[in-house]
Amino acid sequence: MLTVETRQAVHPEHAKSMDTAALRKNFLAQNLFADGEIRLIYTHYDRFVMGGAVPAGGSLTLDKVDETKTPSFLDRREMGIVNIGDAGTVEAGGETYAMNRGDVLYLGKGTGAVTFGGQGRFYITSCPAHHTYPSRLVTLADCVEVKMGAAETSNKRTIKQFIHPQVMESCQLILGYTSLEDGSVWNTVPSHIHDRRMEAYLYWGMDDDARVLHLMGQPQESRHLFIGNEQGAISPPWSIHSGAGIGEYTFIWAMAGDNVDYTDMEFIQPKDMR
Ligand SMILES: O=C(O)C(=O)C[C@H](O)C(=O)CO
Ligand SMILES: [Zn+2]
Repeated sequence: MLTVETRQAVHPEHAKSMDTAALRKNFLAQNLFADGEIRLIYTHYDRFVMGGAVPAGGSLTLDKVDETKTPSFLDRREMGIVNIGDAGTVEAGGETYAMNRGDVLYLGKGTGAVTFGGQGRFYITSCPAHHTYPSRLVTLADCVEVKMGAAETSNKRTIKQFIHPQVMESCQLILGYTSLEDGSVWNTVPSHIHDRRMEAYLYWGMDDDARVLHLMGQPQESRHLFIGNEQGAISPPWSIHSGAGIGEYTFIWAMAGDNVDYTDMEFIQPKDMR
């Protein structure tokens, strides 16, 4: 079963006036993972799509998605998949990729139908693509690790870059995940924005009762979302995206837009935030 929800783009002046329910309706991604289902959110931020596929021991195929009006979803798109569950498989383009927890699969434009199998919980990201780059399974051994932050500022963390120019080529999609050292709680501090690219976060590896206090909004008009395990935040180009965990967490970040330069960010120091 496939379900697709559309999220419209929101003007920052409109976002300022939103109450908690409206912020959650527009920017929180919930219920992406359900046994036997593929659930997608089609955003109008760079036409970025995020979602989940949980084959639960069976198999699920993603092919035609009405929203794109193309015979197959990947006809004019590329895709990044992260397995956040147990061992599973992805069959695509005549290949079968075995994916363990934490592995990332890049599928190039024109790959065709994608079939998910096994006990994986597959986080799906996708954006429009202008060129076909080769599909590639990127394991933990292949990613580039960047250490950031410090224990004194409670933000010591490792950024693992998978779909990233230092590892492989893609059109627009950049993707990886970040984990915190013991005792550090803050991600993405100091906060930043990048008007050239939208971004989506998926928080995972959390206890059921844990929450991340996710900060969003323009730097001088910050708002927050309380986010649980396997839930995401959609970050418009004008928004910061930082968070502090009440409990352990990891998060997948994925971006699409005008460039694939991970370091292209404008930082906002905490003293300048409102
Ligand atoms: O902890 C961090 O800092 C991040 O992981 C930042 C994200 O990767 C990001 O926002 C990239 O633009
Ligand atoms: Zn960012």
